[in-house]
Amino acid sequence: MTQDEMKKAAGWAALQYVERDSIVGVGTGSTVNHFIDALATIKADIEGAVSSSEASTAKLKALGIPVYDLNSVDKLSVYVDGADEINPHMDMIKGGGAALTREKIVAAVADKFICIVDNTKQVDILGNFPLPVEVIPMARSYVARELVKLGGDPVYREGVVTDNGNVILDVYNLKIMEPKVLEDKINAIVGVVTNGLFAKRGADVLLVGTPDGVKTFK
Ligand SMILES: O=C(CO)[C@H](O)[C@H](O)COP(=O)(O)O
Repeated sequence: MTQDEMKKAAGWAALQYVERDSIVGVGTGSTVNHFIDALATIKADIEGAVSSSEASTAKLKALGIPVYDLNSVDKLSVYVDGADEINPHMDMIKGGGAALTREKIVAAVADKFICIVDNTKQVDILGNFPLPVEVIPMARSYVARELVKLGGDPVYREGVVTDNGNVILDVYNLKIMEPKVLEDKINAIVGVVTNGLFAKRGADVLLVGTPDGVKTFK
């Protein structure tokens, strides 16, 4: 079974958590793209979606799913998104696709975070995947120096501008033993918009595509 087939299986499995007549929170990435394909098959039964990126918005609209502005929505029962790494406590690293800030905002509104991954994303300790940090452009060098003080090796993601007009620093060589503590510390650096640790708001349900089928963790 290929990695993409495992992503697809996880994406389609998330459909069972979508409530009838609801507005669905939709994340970003190749696994979520499979979920959007699945969602399109029940579009007559849902009201629409709130999206975490311009890329997902374009795909949702192309498939005929109405996309709402988050400010016009006061309740999302579920948010479905992928992850770059997830540990047994359901803490995640996200932002490989540079959509971390909008993802964190939509996730904050949702009652339940449904994380969909293939089995390569499961880890014991977060940090092998470089931690993305979204930064206001003029603060880039200052924030990089502060991240070095926290023990990381930040690398500017050249050529990438986020949907919010900011830049990304990918922080290498962090062994993240206390994800909530580090999430707070990095967010407290002036010039940081947010970082890709989703620990204070982790996943509620994890669907993992494996060669033996989709495994569910709660
Ligand atoms: O956080 C993300 C985008 O910012 C994605 O959820 C994460 O990068 C996983 O992507 P994929 O499903 O393509 O492996």
